[in-house]
Amino acid sequence: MAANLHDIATSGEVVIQGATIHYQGPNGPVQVLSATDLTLSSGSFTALIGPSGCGKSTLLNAIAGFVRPSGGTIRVDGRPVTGPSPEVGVVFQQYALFPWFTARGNIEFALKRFGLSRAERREAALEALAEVGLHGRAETYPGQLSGGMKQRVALARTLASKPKVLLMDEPFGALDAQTRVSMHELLLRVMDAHRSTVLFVTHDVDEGLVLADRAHVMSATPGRIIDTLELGERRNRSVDKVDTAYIANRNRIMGLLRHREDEPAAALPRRATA
Ligand SMILES: Nc1ncnc2c1ncn2[C@@H]1O[C@H](COP(=O)(O)OP(=O)(O)OP(=O)(O)O)[C@@H](O)[C@H]1O
Repeated sequence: MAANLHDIATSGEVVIQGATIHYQGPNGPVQVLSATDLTLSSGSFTALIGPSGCGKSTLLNAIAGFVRPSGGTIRVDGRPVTGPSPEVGVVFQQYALFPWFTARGNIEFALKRFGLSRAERREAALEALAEVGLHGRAETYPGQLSGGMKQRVALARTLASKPKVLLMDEPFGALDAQTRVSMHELLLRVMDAHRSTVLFVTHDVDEGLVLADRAHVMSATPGRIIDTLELGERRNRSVDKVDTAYIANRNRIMGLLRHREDEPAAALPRRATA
């Protein structure tokens, strides 16, 4: 297999400086992202939490190279993002699996662009399926898999290329509550091994608080980051194990999401660190 696909990510720093994004509206360009500065340090797990339409996906798509900022810069390991790159993997809410390929076939197909041999693609696909607990389902078609299993295949497909940066856009939004919890546990376990830099977009405050080391809260019109919470890397990550810091952080974010533009920020609850 090509060396760059074997290496455990040791970098993957994302630096965003003054990035603004406009979309074309019926009456001209509309700003959807205010000038944004954001650094995702190597191996960190960051949640982006905010209401619908505040620009979370837009920011994620810009880091992925799908959307070009109208101003500012986005760099991954010092290199400007000019388009999609194998170093940056993306997992969406929609699994986007080909129904005519097996789980293994879907991953092998995605790996074709990396110039691997057929045997290398197969080995990488089986390894990634084992990582997400689906080794025994390699020859199963998507139509025979549950929603959670399909999303595990989609995650395996992205992990198989060993991206340095993993962008996840509401990946578990379509799953039931119980499956989401097991996906959270799986993701944290897998990320411990990969050490990729993760940006996780979610509406769900609890999901962000359980998974991330750091959470950014966004507000809309135009989208901007209005608060950052340091959550601590070495805490118990489970909604079953809430502590006072968790509750304070949750109250803080819920307050911000309810916060009207004209309310003074000083009236909001104080943040807490785990
Ligand atoms: N291709 C596009 N062209 C024009 N406007 C767009 C386009 N994509 C998104 N928008 C607009 O940009 C704003 C931000 O959308 P975006 O999808 O980034 O928000 P979001 O916070 O991810 O929302 P959600 O949580 O509902 O997915 C919205 O007002 C949306 O309507």
